[in-house]
Amino acid sequence: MDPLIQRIIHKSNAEKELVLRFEPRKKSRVSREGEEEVGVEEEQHQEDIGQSSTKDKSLYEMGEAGGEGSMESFLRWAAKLGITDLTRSFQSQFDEGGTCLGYSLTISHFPKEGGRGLAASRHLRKGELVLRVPKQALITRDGLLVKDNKLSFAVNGYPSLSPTHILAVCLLYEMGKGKSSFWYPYLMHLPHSYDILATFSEFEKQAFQVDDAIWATETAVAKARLEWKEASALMEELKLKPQLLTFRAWLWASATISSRTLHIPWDEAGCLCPVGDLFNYTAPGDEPDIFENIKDCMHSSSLKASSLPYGNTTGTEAADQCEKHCQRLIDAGFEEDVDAYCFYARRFYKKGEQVLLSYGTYTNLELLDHYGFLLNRNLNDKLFIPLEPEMYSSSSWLKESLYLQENGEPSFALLSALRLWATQPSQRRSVGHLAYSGSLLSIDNEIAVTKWLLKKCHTILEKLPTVIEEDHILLSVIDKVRSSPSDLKMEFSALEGEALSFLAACTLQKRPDDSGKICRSMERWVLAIQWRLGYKRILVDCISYCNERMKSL
Ligand SMILES: C[S@@+](CC[C@H](N)C(=O)[O-])C[C@H]1O[C@@H](n2cnc3c(N)ncnc32)[C@H](O)[C@@H]1O
Repeated sequence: MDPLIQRIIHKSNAEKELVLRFEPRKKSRVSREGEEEVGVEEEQHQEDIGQSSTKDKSLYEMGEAGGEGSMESFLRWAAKLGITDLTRSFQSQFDEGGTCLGYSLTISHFPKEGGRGLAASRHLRKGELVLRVPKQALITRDGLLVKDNKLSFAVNGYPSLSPTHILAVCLLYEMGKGKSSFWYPYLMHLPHSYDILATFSEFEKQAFQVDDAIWATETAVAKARLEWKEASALMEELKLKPQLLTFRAWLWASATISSRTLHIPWDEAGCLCPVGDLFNYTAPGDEPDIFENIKDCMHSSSLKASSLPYGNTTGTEAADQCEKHCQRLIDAGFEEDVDAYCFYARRFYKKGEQVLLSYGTYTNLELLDHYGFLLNRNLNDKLFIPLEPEMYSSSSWLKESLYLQENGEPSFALLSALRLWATQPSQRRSVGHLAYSGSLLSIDNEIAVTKWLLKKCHTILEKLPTVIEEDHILLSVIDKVRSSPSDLKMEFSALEGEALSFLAACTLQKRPDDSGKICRSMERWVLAIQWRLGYKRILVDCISYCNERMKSL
């Protein structure tokens, strides 16, 4: 058998095992067996990483995973720091010798929604406090610098480095300490690799097919390289291990910061928040009407405390919490009065459901850039179609407001700008107030605008190298290959173009540690195909919208 395929099969089996071993973690969070299972999983993971790349191996070796590295012991360590999912401030899970979760939340696995995440361990009311992480448990730039004279002395010599880059250096420096780092129990549970845009290879980048996305990827890679070079002198002065000085290590640190830090008012670099960074993402805007939210919240806060498993939150306390949260209308933030990061349920959650957090409003490309994932349906997605220069200049709308929405309809500003552009220049001034208020200017004008949009969408779609159906076929073949890697060559060879390019890229990379790389490359390839599918779907929806519009005019 081809050695390349052999290695991929090995990798794939290891991954299957990982998943199987992961399962019990959900149930055995507080059992000794669970602890052992997770310990085994860590070893398995170590082996995977060891095979996947030299850089990953090194980063992981710094972790020197051992028995005490289980998720169970991490959660006990977190409880010692005062991290808690209990609702009352004077309660401490540490005093009870327990882990920091179990009352409101539990760690679970959600294959389609972010993998490892937090599930409701009981029914949660909207607006309810579900997790509190005290300030001393937050990993901040200042906190790391204050505790290490050598680090802070060295950093002082590089005033031009931004706070975020300094935090990245501090993170790598902390990783270099291995077990002697105070944060070791947290660091060893960080992901070992990421799929943010800056990690995309040439092949993966081209798989986006669309100039905007290709350009965004090139920018992300170039920016990361530049930042790495800028920080290199400091890292060398700190005598980081050679494997921590590499670009891949830098990418790992930047991706950790980009995808996991939370906003804090005193440092623009943000903070890493143990346990709090296990919440997966949901887009804002998918929740019901704001007044409904408040009504629901007030209603749910009147639930009797006795209906809760521990019965230790009074109805008034819960109502207060909910009322406070409804006024804030955010689901997480640092709160000065309790000196802690506080997380609230953004809606009602049934026991076992994944509790999600909104990190902000992002398009799918932005999600890929910052977090390395995208949503199948993202209400905040946008498609910027190329416009004629005159379309920008004939109105005062900002460029960023001129796009197709996720449902294929033009944004308010785009429609208004197109209506003005389709008006005789001499008449634009007189109809401007109508266009800016969103009014239709005339039937002829509307037909011209709709026809232009229709043609534009068709042209863009025709210029793309593949159609939606081909992308779906490709995705299903990749899916098949993931579950049966021995078919990789056969399946991809049967397809043309892109699949063959993937095989060629794999062959180019062929080195003893390549199997992990190939699997991860396939994951990023899938992300790029999913992204371009979303892009094409918006164009197709816009065509339907235009056709309907034409019929109604
Ligand atoms: C703050 S972490 C959340 C916890 C993370 N799943 C973990 O295991 O550590 C953010 C990362 O989780 C993943 N993620 C979060 N929400 C997701 C979602 N809705 N779909 C897919 N991946 C998601 C992405 O990899 C993202 O970079």
